[in-house]
Amino acid sequence: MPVEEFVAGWISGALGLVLGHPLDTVKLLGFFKGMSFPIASIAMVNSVLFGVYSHTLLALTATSHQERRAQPPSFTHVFIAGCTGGFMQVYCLAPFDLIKVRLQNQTEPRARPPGSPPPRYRGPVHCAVSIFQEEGPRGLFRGAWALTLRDTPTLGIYFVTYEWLCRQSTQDGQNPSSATVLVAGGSAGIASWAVATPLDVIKSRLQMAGRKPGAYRGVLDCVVSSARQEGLGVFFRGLTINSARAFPVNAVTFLSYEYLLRSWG
Ligand SMILES: C[N+](C)(C)CCCC[C@H](N)C(=O)O
Repeated sequence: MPVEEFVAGWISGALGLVLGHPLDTVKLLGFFKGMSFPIASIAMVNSVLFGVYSHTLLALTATSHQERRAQPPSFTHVFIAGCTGGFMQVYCLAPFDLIKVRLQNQTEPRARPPGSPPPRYRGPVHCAVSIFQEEGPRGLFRGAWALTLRDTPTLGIYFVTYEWLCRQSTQDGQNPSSATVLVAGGSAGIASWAVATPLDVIKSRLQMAGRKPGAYRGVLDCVVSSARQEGLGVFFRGLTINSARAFPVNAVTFLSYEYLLRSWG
């Protein structure tokens, strides 16, 4: 089984993440909190995403990454492969994402008044251990179903947008230019985040609700009670910041992914 796609996905995920981290945390007021932890975790998740995507296309179309410019797969195949990659990365992403959301939501002021209680979680490992002890092993997968609903179709959209934009401005059989890859990758990130944002809001609420048992009965209950209490606008919370972050992160992710695979032949 070729492994280059997994390795390229790992490195490109890490590069995209370094760029996007400040924007990812600004929406949750936790500037630069937990920078080292997401590098390893999200890079691994990106490796699963790109690796599974490429191998699903190999299974569907019998073409390797190098052959796909000359024999481009159909958009249906690209969509199915993207959804498969999205589905598979969820089970790797779920615990990391939960820890990230819990840590970022610890918005204690930088200079806490003396005598105030210490932050709930001291860091990613302490957070994981505490969730395991207090909420059980399944607690680490809280919000995973909402994450599956968020990521499976939207990562299909992600790869279809990328491929479609690349093909629009590239001659048949040629590799897209760096500028094309940057614009197509950035736009793919925005398109997929725009569609993913409503379920992203729900997912984060379910992940935070783990500490208040019984807050929501499930995804649907969370959708209904959030809409009732706060109106439909709640589903677009974070849309602007998600999109602003998505462009540079995914432009760099796709550019480095393409560059690495090309340079390895
Ligand atoms: C599917 N969803 C939109 C949630 C993410 C798609 C882009 C993935 C990328 N690693 C990023 O963090 O932007």
